[in-house]
Amino acid sequence: MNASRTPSPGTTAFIGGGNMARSLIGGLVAAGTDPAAIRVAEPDATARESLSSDFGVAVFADAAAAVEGADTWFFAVKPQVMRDVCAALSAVAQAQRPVVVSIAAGITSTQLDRWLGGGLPVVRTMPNTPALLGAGVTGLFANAAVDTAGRARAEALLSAAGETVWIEDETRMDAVTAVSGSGPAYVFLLAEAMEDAAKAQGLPDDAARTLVLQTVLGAARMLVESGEAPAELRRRVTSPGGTTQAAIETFEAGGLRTLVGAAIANATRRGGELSAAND
Ligand SMILES: NC(=O)C1=CN([C@@H]2O[C@H](COP(=O)(O)OP(=O)(O)OC[C@H]3O[C@@H](n4cnc5c(N)ncnc54)[C@H](OP(=O)(O)O)[C@@H]3O)[C@@H](O)[C@H]2O)C=CC1
Ligand SMILES: O=C(O)[C@@H]1CCC=N1
Repeated sequence: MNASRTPSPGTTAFIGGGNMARSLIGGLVAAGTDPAAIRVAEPDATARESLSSDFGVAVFADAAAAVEGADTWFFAVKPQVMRDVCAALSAVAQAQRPVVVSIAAGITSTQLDRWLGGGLPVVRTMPNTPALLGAGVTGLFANAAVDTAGRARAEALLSAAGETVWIEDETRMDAVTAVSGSGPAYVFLLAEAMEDAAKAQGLPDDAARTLVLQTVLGAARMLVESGEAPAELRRRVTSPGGTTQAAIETFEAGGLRTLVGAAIANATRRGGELSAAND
């Protein structure tokens, strides 16, 4: 445990130091946040050691020790353990009145507030793994107890991971999770399928990998940098009667749009189930 620093206002305690917390902490420190203002509770000793040595943050095995004096509590544990983790901290939460931020899929601001004893400002957020590169996007919802300073605090924490989008209706946070939280995996799945197809067409493994990766990167950059709609960019690749048209017709005939819609609807539904199952 590294408890040598004295917490002060502006200190954030991360509860859970796993994959997402690590990405977000790395982004914050890279963006100039003083590591002394970050405290992390993480049960795994190896993960604690690497957070401490890589980023210089204070690490703790015990969440109650990590939150001491921190005015923002950032919950980055799995939805399945959130209730117990919050319950163990509720007395301190009521005494300390932190701004609560969560990245857990499905878990609602009402549940977090209830488990922490009630009456707290809670910002429910949904980042994604490109946060690791500062290229993520996060949807944020603030409950009625969050003031302007609390919103700014949450936004500052998440903006180190990339773009931020405020969502006014919390019932839409499961859709945010389904679109952008899980979304990187859909792009990775497409890349996997394209790489397999490239090899099936006789391309060597390394050529298949490079062709797919650079195609995904180039297409993503065009989407972001050109200012054009996806449909227009697609139209420009698709010569009438050409190769792209043959592929697109195959995707459409196979019901790609319906399949994507069903996948995102299922992910959205699962968010609601995570909330109910862990209440
Ligand atoms: N992965 C993703 O793409 C995204 C994930 N999320 C959300 O982020 C959250 C974390 O996910 P992710 O980082 O992938 O998961 P991880 O399992 O990598 O991280 C969670 C960490 O919390 C630790 N932990 C468990 N119990 C406690 C406790 N009582 N006190 C402190 N730490 C504890 C776990 O330790 P141990 O393993 O030893 O139990 C683990 O290291 C989830 O709620 C998920 O829904 C949100 C957006 C995207
Ligand atoms: O799959 C999950 O449940 C988490 C939330 C979004 C991305 N990963």
